[in-house]
Formats: sequence, C-alpha cells, structure tokens
Amino acid sequence: MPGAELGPDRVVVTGATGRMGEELLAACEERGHDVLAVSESDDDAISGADLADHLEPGDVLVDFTLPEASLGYVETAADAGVPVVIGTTGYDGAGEASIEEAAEQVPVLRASNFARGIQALLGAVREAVAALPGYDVEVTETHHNGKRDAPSGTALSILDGIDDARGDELDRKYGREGVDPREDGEVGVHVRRAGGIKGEHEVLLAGNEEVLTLTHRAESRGVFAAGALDAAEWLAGREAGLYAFEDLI
Ligand SMILES: NC(=O)C1=CN([C@@H]2O[C@H](COP(=O)(O)OP(=O)(O)OC[C@H]3O[C@@H](n4cnc5c(N)ncnc54)[C@H](O)[C@@H]3O)[C@@H](O)[C@H]2O)C=CC1
Ligand SMILES: O=C(O)C1=N[C@H](C(=O)O)C[C@H](O)C1
Repeated sequence: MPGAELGPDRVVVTGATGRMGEELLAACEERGHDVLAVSESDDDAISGADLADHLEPGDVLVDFTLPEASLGYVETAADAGVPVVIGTTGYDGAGEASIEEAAEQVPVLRASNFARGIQALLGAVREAVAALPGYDVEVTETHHNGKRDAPSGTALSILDGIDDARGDELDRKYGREGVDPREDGEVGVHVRRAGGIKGEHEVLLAGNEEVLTLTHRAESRGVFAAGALDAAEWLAGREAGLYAFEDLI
C-alpha cells in the first residue's frame, strides 16, 4: 500500500450502499481505516445534504456513485479542502470541467478503472498499436446488466490510448447493422451487458494474416476497491491538482 503511513485519518465513502460502496466499506474495515458512510438509502449513513457539516481535516473522499450525485460530492469536498478519489464514470463535458475545477482547490485522483491489471493492459495496448500499424482494431467491453453508462469509462480510456499511440483519432463505430462494411480509419466499439459480470475488456488487432487479442477480466469488485484505497492513501497530504492512477503504480 503506497503511502499508507501518510494515509487519511478517515475515508469518506459516498454511495455507501452501492455495489462499489459496499466493497469500499469492506476494504476500509480490512485495512483499519475509520469511515464516514454517505448514502441516501441507509439511516446509519449521513445524507449528502449534511456532508459539508461532517467533513474534517484529514478526510479523503472516495466516490463511486453516478455523475449526477458525484459532482455534488466532489464540489462539497473541494470546498472543505478534502482530497477526492473519483471512480465514477459517465460524465459529460460539463462534468469533466467541474472535476478539473475541483482539482484547482484540492488533490483529485481519478481513474476509470482502479484494477492494476487494467493499467498494464493500457500499456500493452499502446505498445501493440504502435508495433502493428495498419492493423484493424476492435474494442469490446462486457459488464453486469445493471451498468448504466456505455461504453465503459475503461473502454473510453482504451480508445483514447489507441488514438494517442497512433497519433490520430480513429472513427469510433458503435456496432454494425445492414450493409455496413468496415471503412478505413474506423475502430469498432462493442458493448455487452449480461448477468453479474464484474468487468471484461478486450482489444483485438487484426491484419497481415494474424490476430492479436489482449483481454482483462475483473473477477471481483474488490480489485477496484483495493486500487481506490491505495490511491486514497497515496493522495492524502498532496498538493492540489489532477492525478491519475498511474502516478502511484
Ligand atoms: N473506476 C473504477 O475502478 C470503477 C468504477 N465504477 C463506476 O462506479 C460507479 C458506481 O458503480 P456501482 O457501484 O456499480 O453503481 P451502483 O448503482 O451499485 O451504486 C451507485 C451508488 O450511488 C448512489 N446514487 C446514485 N444516484 C444518486 C443520487 N442522485 N444521489 C445520491 N446517491 C446516488 C446509489 O444510492 C448507490 O449507492 C459507476 O459509474 C461505475 O462505472 C465501478 C467499478 C469500478
Ligand atoms: O460499472 C462497473 O461495474 C465498472 N465500471 C467501470 C467502467 O465504466 O469502466 C470500471 C469497471 O469496468 C467496472
């Protein structure tokens, strides 16, 4: 756990009754962190409306909610001088701008995916794309049937990395139907929602009579919670600014 000795006095968990909120609470208990749970659906937690009255120096807020809730929590934390770890995905442009504004006040660390394996995948994809110019690229993400946003934040991070490695922007083609052959400059983006799948991401590169497939599969949400808490422990005490998960791994 990088920075554990400098870690927060308390972890503020928003969306505490959510899939990730519950994982974060369990991980905080395992690591011995004091916790403040924030939820609108748990009488044992505080409501977001009361958050400003409860934040204290030494807190770090960890947010895995939904954009419409997240931005309020982030603003409240920033106004209170509390660092923020953001795992929530699915923001629009205005939401992205709000996060950047908060990072002018406090340290903000944001990642679409806190699994360390995804950070390795992102690096491998960049290397593969650079090594295989002209190969067709397809990105597929698969998640549980309750996921609202599509494509996943992780898939968007992968796509941004592909563009960066190529030095140009591919046209993101979300599925195909009817007479619809592949055109130059496209990257296929495919989204699947089924069962309780925790998160799978596949990048396929095809050309020159060969296919390279790079895949990551999260087998538990605990992997995301562990990475987010590593980030919270690392972020405590840092200067204001916008940080990324790769800054600490
Ligand atoms: N960065 C990462 O490593 C990961 C990111 N995520 C992202 O985290 C977010 C949450 O995912 P899940 O925990 O599966 O969702 P969830 O639906 O299980 O939990 C969302 C939580 O937010 C709360 N919430 C939603 N709208 C609210 C509102 N308007 N006001 C107050 N609270 C509100 C809900 O009560 C719930 O506790 C999603 O954006 C997902 O993509 C999920 C897993 C890993
Ligand atoms: O909603 C989820 O579950 C996940 N969302 C994140 C994303 O949108 O990339 C990360 C992870 O894949 C799980």
